[in-house]
Amino acid sequence: MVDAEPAVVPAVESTADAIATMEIRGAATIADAAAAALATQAEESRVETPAAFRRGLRAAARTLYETRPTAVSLPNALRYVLRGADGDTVGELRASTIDRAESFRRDLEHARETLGGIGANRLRDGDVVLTHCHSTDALACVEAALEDGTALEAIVKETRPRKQGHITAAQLREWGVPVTLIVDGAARRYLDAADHVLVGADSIAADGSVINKIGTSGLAVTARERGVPVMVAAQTIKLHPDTLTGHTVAIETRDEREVLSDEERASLRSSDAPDGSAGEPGSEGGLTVENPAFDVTPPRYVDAIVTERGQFPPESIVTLMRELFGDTTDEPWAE
Ligand SMILES: O=C(COP(=O)(O)O)[C@H](O)[C@H](O)COP(=O)(O)O
Repeated sequence: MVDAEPAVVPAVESTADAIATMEIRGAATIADAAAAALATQAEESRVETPAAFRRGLRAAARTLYETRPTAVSLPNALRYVLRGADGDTVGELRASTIDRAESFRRDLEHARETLGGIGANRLRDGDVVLTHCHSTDALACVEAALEDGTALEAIVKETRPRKQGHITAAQLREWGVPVTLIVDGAARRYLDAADHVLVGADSIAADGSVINKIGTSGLAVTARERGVPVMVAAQTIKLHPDTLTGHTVAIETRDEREVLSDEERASLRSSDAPDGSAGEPGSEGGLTVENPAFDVTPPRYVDAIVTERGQFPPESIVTLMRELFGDTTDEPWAE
């Protein structure tokens, strides 16, 4: 008997929605949620044949894969879990998939802690870190330093348009770190007061380029000009294996309403219209809004990439990438 096209279970659809709408966000958190969703797919799938089970798992992975394009931790997580789905019966496949997802999630947690300890070694008592966006890997370094008794202060960029800097500020304050919150445009002025720029990454390319929240590259260039070292905290699931063979990393473009709300746009229309009337949608002459969510920082502006395997100058990250991922980057979720 051939099963009908296997359904993606509702929990996978809702995780995918939550990632796409950024209720679940940040590269490591996205990877963790995707692995958990695949485990749920395995648990709740009611198909009766191994082939249908595998098709369902691939469909679930595709649904998750299509949510956001830039954080490579997502495909890396999906690939890792799918490769571990093993067995000749639905029961065996179910158990191995769940095991694999759980071990991925445990490793992720463990890697963050290890990375934090390594990153903490770069931070000295009384140092001021300047942050951009919200990164659990970057914060792990601060947390580990605080646990060692290192006193730190932070200058936190709010990070337009979605202001994830506020999440960073809240976390740091909860840990008792004094925080100065600044608008993005104030970064250069405050770099003189900073000892480190500390950011995370969504992807690291084979040449050591760092892909992270839009604004990271400008910050890194300015930090170099001011002589402030740039430290990137990124677990190895942020290494982008496709870049070993020359692929570039897709930069997500988000809804322009994150930059200019419908209300703001409507007010532009009415003020543009000669008779003061509301004007037609799309009639805001000469205005284009663009909203790229990430940018690429060239390796020459990065001082260290801190991973759970140690800290590396960006140019040498390719060796680690080869060791961990090899040259093969299949897409096991493809039909
Ligand atoms: O750019 C962002 C988040 O962007 P968004 O809010 O658009 O997802 C973070 O710096 C990285 O994802 C690393 O985060 P982590 O260290 O937690 O993986």
